[in-house]
Amino acid sequence: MIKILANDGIDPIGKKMLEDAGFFVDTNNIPQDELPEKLKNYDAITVRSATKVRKALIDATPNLKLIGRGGVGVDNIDVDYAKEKGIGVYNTPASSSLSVAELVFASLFGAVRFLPDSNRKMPVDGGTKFNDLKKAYAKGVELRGKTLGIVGFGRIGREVAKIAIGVGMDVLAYDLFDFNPELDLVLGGGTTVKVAVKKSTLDEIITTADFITLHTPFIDKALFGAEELAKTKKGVGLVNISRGGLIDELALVDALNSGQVSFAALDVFDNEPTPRAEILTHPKISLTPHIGAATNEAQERIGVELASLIIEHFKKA
Ligand SMILES: O=C(O)[C@H](O)COP(=O)(O)O
Repeated sequence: MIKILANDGIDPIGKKMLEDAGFFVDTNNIPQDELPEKLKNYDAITVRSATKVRKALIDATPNLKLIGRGGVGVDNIDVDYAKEKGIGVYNTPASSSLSVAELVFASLFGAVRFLPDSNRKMPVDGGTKFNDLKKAYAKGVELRGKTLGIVGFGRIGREVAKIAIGVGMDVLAYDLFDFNPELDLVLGGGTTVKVAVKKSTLDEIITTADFITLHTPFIDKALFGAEELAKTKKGVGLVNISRGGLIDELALVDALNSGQVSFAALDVFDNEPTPRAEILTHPKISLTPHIGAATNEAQERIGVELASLIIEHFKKA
């Protein structure tokens, strides 16, 4: 029987699909340092972003035939090395786009209405000071009519754009690769309308957008360092729900302190799972712990897609 270790878990529907197809699925989480020994007993491993499947682990587990990533980013896996060794590597790039895009807007709406501040301060300063707090927080802004710059216009960037257009924002989009600026916006009742974003340069987004959201992988350096942050429109709001490292965290803290950047909403960090204290405690940063894909719907789609890929792989083998 083929044994699969779902080390970062798998949705119950995906698990059942695998079991119905005759696989044994173990959802116990084995600590990273025990994997070189214990993974030897399995034919396949599935991971999210927590478990790392690096060269040393691959070398220690010669029986491994498949690595499944339930999600988009494969930066926690030595993909080329695994493939060289004949191991199948699969991810589920489309399943979580909408959930990530919705978290962008949860973060954006929250930040422009100071929800993170309220949640931090109300339990401490509430009670009789309630009215003072209300006045201090009351100067939020609306998103309608503001310009959103989307850096990275792949599956997630496109979902973000659809919501932004629905909200009434002007959308500037940039990608390293050419792209179709047209989108199908599905309205309530199933009506679909064609909408379009404005193709822009990165510089145009940096210098003119009211809010900027990042949807690219991390390649080798921050896209937003001190130089880029200094060129942004004064008071810009930044959202990073893609990969830690895309915004230089120390430069960001400086830009927040000077008021150049009014807020940042971060779901990803340089040092996951233990971000630096300056980021965790900054009053103008809205924090979420890498939960872009953490919805029932996304995890179910991911589990089903991953199970289908695994079943297909072993059918062919
Ligand atoms: O690359 C991804 O799919 C996201 O970062 C989600 O990561 P997660 O599976 O750990 O939630």
